[in-house]
Amino acid sequence: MSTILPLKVKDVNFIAGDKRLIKDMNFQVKAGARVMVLGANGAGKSLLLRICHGLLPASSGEVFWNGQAGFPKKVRKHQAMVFQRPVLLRRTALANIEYALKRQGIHRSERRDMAYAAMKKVGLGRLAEQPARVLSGGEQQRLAMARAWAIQPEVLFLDEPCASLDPSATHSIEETIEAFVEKKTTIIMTTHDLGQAKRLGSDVMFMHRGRVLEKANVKDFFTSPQNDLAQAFVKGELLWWKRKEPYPGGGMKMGR
Ligand SMILES: Nc1ncnc2c1ncn2[C@@H]1O[C@H](COP(=O)(O)OP(=O)(O)OP(=O)(O)O)[C@@H](O)[C@H]1O
Repeated sequence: MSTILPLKVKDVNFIAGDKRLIKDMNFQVKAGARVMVLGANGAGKSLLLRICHGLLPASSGEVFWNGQAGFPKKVRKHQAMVFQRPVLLRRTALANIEYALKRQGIHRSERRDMAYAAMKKVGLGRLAEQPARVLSGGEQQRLAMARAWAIQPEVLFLDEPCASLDPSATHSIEETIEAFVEKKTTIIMTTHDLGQAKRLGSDVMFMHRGRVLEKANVKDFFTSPQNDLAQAFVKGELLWWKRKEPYPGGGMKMGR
C-alpha cells in the first residue's frame, strides 16, 4: 500500500532566465508504474525528474504526492534518485549507505547490517570497506543503486543510470531495477537506450523541447507512436531533423 502515490504534476513550468524549459506539464503516475521518460538531448527530461523529486522548485504549477502539494518529510523519505554520475561521499562504500540510512532515521544498531545486505544485493559485498571514490564507474553506479535499495523507496527516479556503462555493468543495473520492480517500486526513469525502455517500462512519456508530446503504454508507443516527432524518434531519425527542415515523415512543426 503506497503512502505517497499517485504523483500528480499540474501545470508545471520551469523558467531559467528568458527560457521556458519545462512547459505546461500535466501528468499522473500511479503506484507500480514504470514510466520511461524519453526524448532527445536537451528535451528537459532531467529537469522534470528533478522537479518531481523536489530538487528543483517549479517556476509555476504544483507537484502533488497523494493529493498533497509539495515535499513534506514523509514524501522525501519514500523516494530515492540515482543520477547518471553517482554522487558519493568521501568514505567507504558501506559508510555511504549507512549515512543514507541515518538520514532515514534508521537506528545505528541496524544500519550496518542493512547497508551490507544492500551491497550484497548488487554484488558488491566484497568492496564494502573500499573508499567509494576508488570504485570503478560501474561499481559506483551499483553502489548508488545499493544505497537506493537500502532505503526501500516507494518511488525510484533514475536519470540515465546506465549512460556511461558497458553492457555487463548495464545488465547488472537492469537486474537491480528488476528487483525494485518485483518489490512493486514505482519507477520514473530517463534513458536513451530504447531497448532498455522496452525491457523495463510499462509506460512512455515522450518529451520534446520541454513538453510532453505523447503518453502511451510501452507497446503502443513503440509499435504505433501517434505524434510525428515520436515516430521520428522511434525510427532514430529525430537526430537528423533540423529546425528549418520539414519533420521526417511530414507533419506539423512545433516551434518553441
Ligand atoms: N538549472 C538549470 N538552469 C538553466 N538551464 C538549465 C538547467 N538545467 C538544465 N537546463 C537546460 O535545460 C535544457 C534541458 O535540460 P535537461 O538536462 O533536462 O535535458 P535532458 O532531456 O535531460 O537531456 P539529456 O538527454 O542530454 O540529458 C537544456 O537546454 C539545459 O541546458
